[in-house]
Amino acid sequence: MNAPEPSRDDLYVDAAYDMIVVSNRLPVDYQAGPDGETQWKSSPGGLVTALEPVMRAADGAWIGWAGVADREFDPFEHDGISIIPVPLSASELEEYYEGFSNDTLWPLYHDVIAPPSFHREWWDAYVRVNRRFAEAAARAASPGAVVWVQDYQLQLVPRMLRESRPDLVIGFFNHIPFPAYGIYSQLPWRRQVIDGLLGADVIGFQRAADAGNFTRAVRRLFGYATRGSVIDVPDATGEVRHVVARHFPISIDVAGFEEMARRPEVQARAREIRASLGDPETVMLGVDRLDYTKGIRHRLKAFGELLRDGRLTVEQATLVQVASPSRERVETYRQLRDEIELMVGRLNGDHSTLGHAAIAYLHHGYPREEMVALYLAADVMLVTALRDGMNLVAKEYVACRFDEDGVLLLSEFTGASDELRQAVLVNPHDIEGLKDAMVEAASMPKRERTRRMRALRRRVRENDVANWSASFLKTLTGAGIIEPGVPETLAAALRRIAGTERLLIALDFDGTLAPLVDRPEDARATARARAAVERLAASDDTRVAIVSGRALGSLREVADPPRGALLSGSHGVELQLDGGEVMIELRDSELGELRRLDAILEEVAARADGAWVERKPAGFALHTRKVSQAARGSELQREAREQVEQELPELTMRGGKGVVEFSVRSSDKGEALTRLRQHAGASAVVYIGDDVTDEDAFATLEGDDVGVKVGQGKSLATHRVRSPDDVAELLERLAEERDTQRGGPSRWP
Ligand SMILES: O=P(O)(O)OC[C@H]1O[C@H](O[C@H]2O[C@H](CO)[C@@H](O)[C@H](O)[C@H]2O)[C@H](O)[C@@H](O)[C@@H]1O
Ligand SMILES: O=c1ccn([C@@H]2O[C@H](COP(=O)(O)OP(=O)(O)O)[C@@H](O)[C@H]2O)c(=O)[nH]1
Repeated sequence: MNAPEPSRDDLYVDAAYDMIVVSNRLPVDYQAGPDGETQWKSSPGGLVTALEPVMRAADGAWIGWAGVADREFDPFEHDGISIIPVPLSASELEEYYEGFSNDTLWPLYHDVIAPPSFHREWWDAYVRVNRRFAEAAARAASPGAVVWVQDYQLQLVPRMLRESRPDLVIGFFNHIPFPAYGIYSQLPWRRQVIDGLLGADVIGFQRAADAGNFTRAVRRLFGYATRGSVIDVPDATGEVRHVVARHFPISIDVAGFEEMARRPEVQARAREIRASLGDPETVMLGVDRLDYTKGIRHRLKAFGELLRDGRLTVEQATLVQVASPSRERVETYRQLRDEIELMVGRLNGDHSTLGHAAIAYLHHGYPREEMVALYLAADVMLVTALRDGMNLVAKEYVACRFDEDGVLLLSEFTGASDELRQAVLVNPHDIEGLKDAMVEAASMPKRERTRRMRALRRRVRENDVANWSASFLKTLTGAGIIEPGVPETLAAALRRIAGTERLLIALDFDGTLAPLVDRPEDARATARARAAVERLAASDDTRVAIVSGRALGSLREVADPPRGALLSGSHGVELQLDGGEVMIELRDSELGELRRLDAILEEVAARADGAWVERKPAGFALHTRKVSQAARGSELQREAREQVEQELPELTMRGGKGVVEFSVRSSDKGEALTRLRQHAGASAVVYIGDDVTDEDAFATLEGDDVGVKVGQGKSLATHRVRSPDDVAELLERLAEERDTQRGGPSRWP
């Protein structure tokens, strides 16, 4: 279960991540080695199982707690994922995690199977820790980044983040049920929690019923209007934000589980497990964290009665129960362990023989391979949860059974039962019904087993974890996970546009041709991008334009544009066209405004090291990218905005990545692109950009034009790539295609 030692990542920088997941748990937990050295082991639970493959594909950062109190860790890289640990003190562990999360919210949200405890100090710790997670995310997120907050431990984070970083796209996913209002309303902080969640743009739940319970609670407590899955949330100024609350059932890496199940060594291990159990006719299996929501006692009771009544014998059936350790310092969990172990001891004492144990009870956490071998060894999988957000074990069992055999017995009170309708569905509270279902499962004919398993496998394959995250992120950003390289739909669009009569390729510079850097004067296009731009500029009937927020002079210096390239600086205020430079003339009143603006921004910049003012012909920009704390940088931007709005209300304001800019003459990249299109007489345009200011340009695209957004964040562009490297590949392909399709002499005027 030990994960490889992670390597320290000295490359961590603030405001660098376009995609961030925030969850209480990280994928790895700290463990002290025998000599006190740091070791890491995989974390327990389904949240990590589901998010790990998503994060490996997403090239983002994962913010969470390393599973131990009073220890601070630097950010590091683990198995291809950037990890940013958030520390918890021993008292926070007790009050925020064991207390409010696992002894207040957990039992309340699981239909009060155990009584929830309400303590004001626990709530205070919950607020404090949520703030710490929000600050870590605000610090790591790049402008316009997507931050995806996970689960009930962090319900206040969306609102806190929205307040400190209104530029972010914020999602929230609740992995556990959301209870009916009659239960939820017991929570003394019921309004604060819902308000916290409503800071998100999209709130995801496991089941449609959970989303329904949430929207009803919003109506009851706040009276906000709701239409289907959309909630109208007014802000302080009365403006309405549309928040989406709907279900996105979580899943697993289906192909990964099946691939593991097909390995000969895993199958050999499955045979070994059966042999070690005395090769009974039927192996029944339960795999759960040792949690009162999982219905382990009900399962043991039913199995014990079947043995007692002689409907099953130990020669016929063995129950393997994995009960992996969980939340062991919470009293309810300790009691549960005692009760379960007492039951197991009694049942084994009453029914086991020397050759056959009634129950093989394993209080351990097992690695994935062993889990898969257990699934293959089990004829009947018992999932009898009294309430469970989803229950990934049920899906894993189905994914592993490529032999189309095995029976899944599944509680109606799991999220999984909404999808896995071909399982033997049970109400675990009904012990007689449960016993009948266990017997039915153990004696089900092969044809019926295969019929059901085939249908279950089809269903699980239809919605794997990639599908889950893609559909959530698509709802959140309109984009989803961006494939590396040039996605096929984009490649097809490039092939189409390459045939156009006169092609204009308009490119943003920073973050598009050139990777973002701290000092703007250090930015340079990647060598590949530079070469591809040069080739395109030399292609027949093809013009290249570079469209930037930089002043024209600065753009010329860093971009080193090829001969004949058109340029747009200062968001279109300055243009370099074929006839020469075109620049606006400022009026006296505008020059006066510029002087006042200069004074305001200089004064704000002087408040923090690393902040500085960039001067352009018709406006100035305050840069905060180098300010050591992202939150402080955002605060400076807010202060500048407020003062300028108050003193110079006529000025145009626009935000970018670590920058806020004010101009006395309004113009944007959309106007610049329209002007360039006319100037070039282009029959179609490719526009590529990464920043919010590029959205004005995307908004002017039409017909066969192609818009490509670089990175995450809301966008009007139809296509996306991940990074400047992928932009370079895109441009190379376009040049190739253009030359193939438009060989022959230039027809450009
Ligand atoms: O982090 P722990 O306190 O040790 O608990 C482990 C995780 O348990 C819960 O898992 C839930 O997420 C699964 C995936 O969505 C779902 O199938 C299951 O029904 C849920 O109970 C908890 O929600 C996570 O936050 C914990 O990390
Ligand atoms: O010994 C164990 C027990 C469980 N699991 C994994 O823990 C997850 C449990 O997720 P589930 O959704 O069933 O319940 P949760 O524990 O999250 O409530 C599944 O991926 C299991 O394969 C594991 O790796 N080893």
